[in-house]
Amino acid sequence: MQRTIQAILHVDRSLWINKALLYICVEMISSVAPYVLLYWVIYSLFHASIGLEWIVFWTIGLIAFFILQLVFSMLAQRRVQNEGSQSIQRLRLRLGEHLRKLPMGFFKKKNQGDISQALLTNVDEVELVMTHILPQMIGSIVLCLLNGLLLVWIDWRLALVVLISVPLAVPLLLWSQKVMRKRSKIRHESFATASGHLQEYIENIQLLKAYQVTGAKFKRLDQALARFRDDSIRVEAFASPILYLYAATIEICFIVLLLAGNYLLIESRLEVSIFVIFLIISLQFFKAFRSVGTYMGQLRFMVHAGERIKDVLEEMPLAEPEQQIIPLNNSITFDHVHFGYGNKSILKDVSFYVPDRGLVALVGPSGSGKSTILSLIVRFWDVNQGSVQIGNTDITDISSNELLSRISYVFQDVQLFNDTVTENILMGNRDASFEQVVEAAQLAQCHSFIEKLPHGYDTVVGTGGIHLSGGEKQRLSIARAFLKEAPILLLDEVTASLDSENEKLVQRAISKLAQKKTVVVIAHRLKTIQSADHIIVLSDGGIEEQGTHQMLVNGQGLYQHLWQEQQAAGGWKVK
Ligand SMILES: Nc1ncnc2c1ncn2[C@@H]1O[C@H](COP(=O)(O)OP(=O)(O)OP(=O)(O)O)[C@@H](O)[C@H]1O
Repeated sequence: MQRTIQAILHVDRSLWINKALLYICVEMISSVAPYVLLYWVIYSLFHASIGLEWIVFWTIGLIAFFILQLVFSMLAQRRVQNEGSQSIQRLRLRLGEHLRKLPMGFFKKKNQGDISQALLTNVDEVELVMTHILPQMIGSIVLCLLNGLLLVWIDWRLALVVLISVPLAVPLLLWSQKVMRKRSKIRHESFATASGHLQEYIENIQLLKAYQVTGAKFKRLDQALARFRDDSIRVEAFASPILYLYAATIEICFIVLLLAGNYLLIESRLEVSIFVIFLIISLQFFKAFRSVGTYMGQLRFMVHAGERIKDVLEEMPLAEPEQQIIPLNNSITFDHVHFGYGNKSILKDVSFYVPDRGLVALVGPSGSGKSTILSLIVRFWDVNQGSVQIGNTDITDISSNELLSRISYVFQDVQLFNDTVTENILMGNRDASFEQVVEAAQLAQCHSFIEKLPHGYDTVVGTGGIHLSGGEKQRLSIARAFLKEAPILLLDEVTASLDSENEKLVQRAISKLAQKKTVVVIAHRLKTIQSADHIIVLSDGGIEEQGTHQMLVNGQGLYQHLWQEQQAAGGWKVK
C-alpha cells in the first residue's frame, strides 16, 4: 500500500518519515510515560510511605505528560491533515489532467463506473488512509513497541507470555489480509460495474420510463447490484472468522498471563504490586495490538482503491512531440490513412486535401466513417497507418495544446455543463470578458433567447438547470465556437435533428462562424452543402467519389443516388 500511495501521490519515502511521524512517536511516548509513573506510585504504595512532595511530583508529572500528549496529538493531526489534503488535491488535479490527455480508446475499453469510481470513491478512500487509518495504525504499532519494552523492563518472564501473542497472532493477521485482498478486489470490481450500470440507468431514465423498464426489469443493473451485495457479504464472511481467531488468540494470551502471574504469586516469585501494574500495561499492549489488526484490515480493503488510481495514472497518454512544430497554415491533409477501432477496420486508404480556408463536406451512408475522420483530425485517436497533417505538418508533431487551440468542433449532441449560460459559453475561451460572451451569443443567434431566460446569462442550464431545446443548445455551442476563434472548424451534422426554424437560425450562425476558416462539415441533408468547395463521398470507410455538387449530381454515382433519394423524400408524410 505504501508503495502504491507513494506512486500515485508522487512522493518519496520521506512522506512517512517526516514530522508527522515524529509527532506521533512523541504523542505515544507521552501516553506510555504515565504508566511508568503509575508503576512507581504502586511500587511505592506497597513498599514505603509516600511523602507529600512525591504526590505533588507525580501529579505534576501526570499533568505534564497529558499536556504533551495533547499538544503532539494535535500537531500530528494537523500535519497529517494538511499534507494529506494537499496531496489528495494534487492527485485529483493530476488525475483530471491525465484523463484529458488519454486517447479515447481508454474511455471505450473502461467502463464509466470504473473511471468515476477512480476519480471519486477511490481518491476518497486513499484520503481516508492517508489522513486517518495510516497514522492511527502507525500510532498503534509504536504503542505496542513502547508497551512491550516497558513490560520487558518490569518483568521479562511475564513479558514473554504477553509477547508470545505476536508470533501466534501475526500469521492469522497475514492470512486475513490475503483473504481480504482477493475478496475486496472482487468486491471493488462488482462495485465499479454496479455504479456503471447505475450511471447508465440514470442517464437513460427518460427512455426507461417511456418503455416502462423499471429497476428490477433493468436486468443488468439488477444483476450487478445483486452481485455487489453478494461480494460485499463474502468479504465479511471470509475474513471475519480469521479476524475473530486473531482476537481470540490475543484474549487467550491474556488468560495465560493471568494464570502465569497467579502461579508466580503463589510461588512467591512475583510481587502483587508488580503484577497489578503489569496487568494494566499488558491490557494497553493487547488493546493496541488488536487495533493494529483492525487498521490492517481497513488498509487492505483500501489497497485496491490505490491500485485502481495507479492503473489510471499508468495509462499512456497520447504521445506528445519532443520538439513541436507550429504549422504555417491551416490546410488539412489525409495521406493514405488507415484506421480501425481495435481490430475493427474502419477507414481504408483515405486521402484528401482541404485547402487553408477551404470548405469541404463529407457525405455518405450512416456508418461510412465520416465522424471518425473528424475525430482523427482532433487526435481523439491516432491513425494506424498514413498521416493526418495540418499545414503540411503531421499532427503527431504538433503539441496537443497547439492542435486543439486551432480547432473548434461542433457536435450534433451538444453537451452542456450544469452551470450558467455564461460559464457554458466561456468553455470556448476562459479568458474572454462578459462583453465578448454576449457578442459571441449575438453572432450565434442565441442572445435573444438567453435574455428571455429567468436570470439571463446567469441562468443555470444543463442537468438540473433550465431545459433548452435542441436548437437552443446547438446555438450555445456555436457561441462557444465563436468565442474560441479557432481557424479550423469541424461541424458534425449540427442541424440534423433541428426543425426548419431552428435549422435556419443555426445555418445563419454557422455561415458567419465559417467565414475565413478551414471547414470540414458532415451533413446528411445534401442541400445544405451544395455550395461547398469540395464534396467527399464516403462509403464503407473508403472514398467513393469526390468533386463539386454539380459534378457529382451530374454523375451516376452514390452522391447522385443519395441526392435523388432526398429529393424524393422531401415531401414525405405520415399516412
Ligand atoms: N468509439 C467507437 N468504437 C468502436 N466502433 C466505433 C466507434 N465509433 C464509431 N464506430 C464504428 O465505426 C464505424 C463508422 O462510424 P462513424 O461514426 O465514423 O460513421 P458515420 O459515417 O459518422 O455514421 P453516422 O452518419 O451514422 O454518424 C461504424 O461502424 C461505427 O459503429
